[in-house]
Amino acid sequence: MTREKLVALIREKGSYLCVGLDTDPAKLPAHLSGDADAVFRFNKAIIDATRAACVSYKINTAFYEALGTKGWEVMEKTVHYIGADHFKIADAKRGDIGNTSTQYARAFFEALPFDAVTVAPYMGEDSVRPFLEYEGKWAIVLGLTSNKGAQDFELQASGEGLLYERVLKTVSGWGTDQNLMFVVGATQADAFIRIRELVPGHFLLVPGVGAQGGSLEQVSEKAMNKDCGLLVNASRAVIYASGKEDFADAAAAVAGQYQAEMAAYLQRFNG
Ligand SMILES: O=c1ccn([C@@H]2O[C@H](COP(=O)(O)O)[C@@H](O)[C@H]2O)c(=O)[nH]1
Repeated sequence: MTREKLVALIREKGSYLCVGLDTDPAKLPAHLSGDADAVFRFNKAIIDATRAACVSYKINTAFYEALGTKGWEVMEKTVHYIGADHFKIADAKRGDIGNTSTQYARAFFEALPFDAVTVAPYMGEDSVRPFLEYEGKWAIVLGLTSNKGAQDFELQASGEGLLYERVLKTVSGWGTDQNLMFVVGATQADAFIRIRELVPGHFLLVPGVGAQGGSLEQVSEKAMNKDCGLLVNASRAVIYASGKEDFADAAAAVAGQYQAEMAAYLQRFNG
C-alpha cells in the first residue's frame, strides 16, 4: 500500500488504529475450542467486528509460529481475509545478512500479501535493504521500543547522542518516508519530540497503548505530523476486551472508542 493510500484511509476513517492480532489459543473464549482452526475463527470475528474502526492490522508472527505448520497456515488465511483495504503488518522483527533478508522479504511480500514487516536494525544496512526494494511495501525498523529493555541498549549513549537516535538518523538515510517507518513505543512519550526532530516526515508504528499503559493523547499531541504519520497499535486491549461469547462485540466497542478519540485528536493536533 502506498503512503498516499494509507493517508487517504486515515482521513476517510478518522482513525489511525492498528489492531494487533496476537491471538493466543490459551486465551480464547471457552466456547471456541483452543485449536488452530479456532484461532482463525476468532481472528475472523475480530476482523469483521473491527474493520470499520481501524486502518491496519498487525499480525505478530510469534503467536502463529508457536503453533507449528498449522499456525503458519492460519496466519496466511488471516492475512488474506483482511483484504486490500487495510495496511497489513507482519510483526516478525526480521533482519539477517542481505542474502537471507532477501528471502525474508520474499516470504512476507511475495508468498504472503503483507504491506510491511518489522525489522531489527542491529545487523546494518544490508540486512534492511532487501525489505526496501518492493514498490508499495515497507520496512518498519525498530527505533525506541516500548519495553523496559529499551534501557539496555537503545537508551545508552552512543557517540554524540543515544543509540536509538543514531539508529533513526542513519536508517532514515537508507530509504524514504514512502517505504520506511519506525517502531516507537507509546510508553516512551518523553522521547517523542526528539524523535520528530530526527524523522519529521516518517510514519511511526506505535505499540504500547492499552495493556502497556501508554497514553494515546500524549503520543498524538507530540508525534502527529501533517499526514498524521502514526499507526497506533493495540492488541490485548482490543482482542481480549471480553473473554466470553460477546468477545467480538466487546472488541468492536473498544476499537470504536479508540477511533472516536483518534478522530478528535486528528481535528485537534492535525487540523
Ligand atoms: O516496542 C515494541 C515493539 C513491538 N511490540 C509488539 O506490539 C504488540 C503490543 O501488544 P499489546 O497487547 O497492545 O501490549 C505486541 O505484538 C508486541 O510484541 C511492542 O509491544 N513494543
